[in-house]
Amino acid sequence: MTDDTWGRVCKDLERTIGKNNFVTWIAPLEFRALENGVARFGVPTNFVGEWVNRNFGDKILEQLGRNGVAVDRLEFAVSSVKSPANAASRPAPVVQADQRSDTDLPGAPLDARFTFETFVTGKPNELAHAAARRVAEGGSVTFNPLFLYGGVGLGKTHLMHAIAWELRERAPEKKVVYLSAEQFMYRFVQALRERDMMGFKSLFRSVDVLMVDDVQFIAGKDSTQEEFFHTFNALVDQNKQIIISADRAPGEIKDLEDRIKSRLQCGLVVDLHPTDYELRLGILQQKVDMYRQQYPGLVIADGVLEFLAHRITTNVRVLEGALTRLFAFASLVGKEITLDLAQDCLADILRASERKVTIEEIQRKVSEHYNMRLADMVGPKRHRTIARPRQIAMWLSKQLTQRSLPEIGRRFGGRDHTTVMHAVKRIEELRVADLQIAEDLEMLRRMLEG
Ligand SMILES: Nc1ncnc2c1ncn2[C@@H]1O[C@H](COP(=O)(O)OP(=O)(O)OP(=O)(O)O)[C@@H](O)[C@H]1O
Repeated sequence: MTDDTWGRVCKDLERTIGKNNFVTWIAPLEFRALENGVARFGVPTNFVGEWVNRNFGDKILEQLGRNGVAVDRLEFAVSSVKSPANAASRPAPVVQADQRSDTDLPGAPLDARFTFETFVTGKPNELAHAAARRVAEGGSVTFNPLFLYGGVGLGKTHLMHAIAWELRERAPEKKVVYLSAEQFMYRFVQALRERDMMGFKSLFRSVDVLMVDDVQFIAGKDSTQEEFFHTFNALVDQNKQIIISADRAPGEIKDLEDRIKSRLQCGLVVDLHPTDYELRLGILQQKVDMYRQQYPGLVIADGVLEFLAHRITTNVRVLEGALTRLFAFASLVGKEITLDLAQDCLADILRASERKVTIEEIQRKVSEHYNMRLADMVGPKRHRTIARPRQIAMWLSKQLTQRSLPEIGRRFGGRDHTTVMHAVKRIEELRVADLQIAEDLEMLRRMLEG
């Protein structure tokens, strides 16, 4: 079997088991070889291999067969090739994503889990959430389009689906269409191929609310952009609501025509900021409540969620994936979820999420915080207002990096390791004796660890 064939099998699998399951479980597989009817795959952990075999083995065999590859058995062995973060990047759905899917509209099915009830708000996303709520009320169109943007896995799709669900409840007569920009393009190309542009135009121009996810996808695709532009204008002219998402602000999408950029900026542009600790913890708590319905009786020890919220800062999808794996694992082995179990079971994700703080970053943050020149961090001045922050920076370097004392000394203007040792000891003492310093240290540490 070639990589291309496996690629096709993957596409089919994604369609049959849903994107979330696909990204969490199938994407981390590395196809290695097909010998004597046995297809061999590399997996990031044994657990992933077992889970895939148990839950998706039949589906994989079936899709291999459909693609003309005769396989009797699958075999999984641990490899370190694929990015471990992928292994947990999408959670298995609690409710099958397509359960409430809609076929009479030209859009994509909505994920039943992505509602306002399940969307946790905090400082980083409160504006986007409020705007989405407003649009979902379905009243008169006040801003058009609503443009949501933010990094990977921060909840853009979730919010769009939530708007769609809400609108269907509040205004079932409205034709609400949600689809990705890729699907928009696919439909456009299909209409061209089938010479049915009239049908395409009338279909898209008859909707009341159009949502297009990941619009950056059409950048550089000229005729799709052109058609999108016309669809967009036609709907705005009819005062129909448009909601768009992208991974960056309209003005920053490369290879997107200027007239489209300026159209996209006409309404309300709001961004979802990276999550903070509190939001991550809130999301975890909410997910735990949901998982409890699926795995009743599972016990999660104090401190586990705080630990995850602290350590997994990449994005919500990875956070959810970690929790899914943890629950699945604990339910399989029938154990309480303790900190040790979490550390073991999620070792690869934790490693991948580790933020590598550098000494330069520490020096920069500390000098900003104490309002001193960065150059003084490595300079000779010994006045207390400079020496103390320098000691703090040394202490943080010791705590947050793997650097040795001599190495830290070198990076602080070629100081001796005994100077660093003294600084670390002094700051340890002050941390207990001086509340202000203790607070500063905690805040700096948090900022540096993200
Ligand atoms: N505030 C939140 N509350 C609850 N769940 C959230 C929140 N933000 C994100 N999630 C969850 O994180 C996962 C990723 O979110 P989503 O797919 O909406 O991200 P996205 O911003 O569209 O990412 P991408 O750019 O990759 O398309 C989803 O399972 C979603 O439910």
